[in-house]
Amino acid sequence: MASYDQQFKVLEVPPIVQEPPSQYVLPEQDRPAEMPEPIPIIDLSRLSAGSAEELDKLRSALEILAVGHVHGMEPSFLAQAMKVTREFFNLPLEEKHKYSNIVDGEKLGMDGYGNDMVVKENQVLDWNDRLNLLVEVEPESLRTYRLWPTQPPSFRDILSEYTVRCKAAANLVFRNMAKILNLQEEEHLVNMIGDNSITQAIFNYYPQCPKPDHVLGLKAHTDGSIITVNFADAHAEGLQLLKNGVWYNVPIVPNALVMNIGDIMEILSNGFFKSLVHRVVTNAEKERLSLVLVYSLDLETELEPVSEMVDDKRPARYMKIKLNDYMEKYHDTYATGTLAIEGVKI
Ligand SMILES: O=C(O)CCC(=O)C(=O)O
Ligand SMILES: [Fe+2]
Repeated sequence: MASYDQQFKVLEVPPIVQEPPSQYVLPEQDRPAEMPEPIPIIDLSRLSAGSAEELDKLRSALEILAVGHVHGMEPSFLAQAMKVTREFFNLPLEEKHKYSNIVDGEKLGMDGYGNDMVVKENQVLDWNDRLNLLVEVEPESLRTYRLWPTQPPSFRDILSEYTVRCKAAANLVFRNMAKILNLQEEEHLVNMIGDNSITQAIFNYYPQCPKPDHVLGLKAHTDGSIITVNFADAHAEGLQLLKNGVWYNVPIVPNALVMNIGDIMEILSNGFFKSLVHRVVTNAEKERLSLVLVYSLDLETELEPVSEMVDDKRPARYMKIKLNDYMEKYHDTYATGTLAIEGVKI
């Protein structure tokens, strides 16, 4: 597997922020509004049984959807996954630092605990703590188990199990998306996610913030994924999406997973599906936890719209680029708060 972690040079080791940076205040027009229409909630068991109604809902969900009744993701299992997430972040800092994402004291690896890359001296940092782990890379030995927490003791097993169960749900959605795109092969997207494709688990912790108007939990971004599956703690809202220039709160649907479209899917579908611009706001009273799985492809993939999505009437709207090169741009733009996908639009 090609590695782009060599490019993760940092100017300084990002500190775990204690005080919100003062240079950033959410502008008035940036405050969230009520969503004009709720995000579609899809019953995955009915979709799997071939329900036309659920497929229609998926068709209408161009950027984001919530999925409930996910086989294997029963409330008790989801609660276990959230429990180990919380227990990890509750560990003393010295313990968490054993899994640090800093490699050789000077660059950030893809895996591990810590903050994101800092590329500018005056960069506004996010009010969150992260643990990133590659969960699916073949051969499995490429998993960096050294950085997989052993505390709490069930952490590894639950993450492995969560990954397997979530993949089944993601594949079901990929098959139905292929149907919606009228791709000849229903397995087209599933097959693209071959042996060397990467899936990253991101554990996010957003502590309570004394000045929620002054700092974001996570700055506005799109995900560099095909889709992202987000499971958030039921008690703390905070995820927001941008639609037609307006920010909206994404409501928490208990025991459901939120799936959002990422850049890769927007490109593959030649713009039919839209990569969701989203961010997380902080909260003075409540902390937020989320467990996110980011589905990607082999970094050697030449990323471009699927040929069936391109014709004379709909020429390719994105230029061809190797995924590895795209991710390099993605990480640079992410850190500075701009969007990589804008740079590959024709
Ligand atoms: O915490 C969340 O719900 C969102 C996390 C997110 O957008 C990400 O990790 O890319
Ligand atoms: Fe995201």
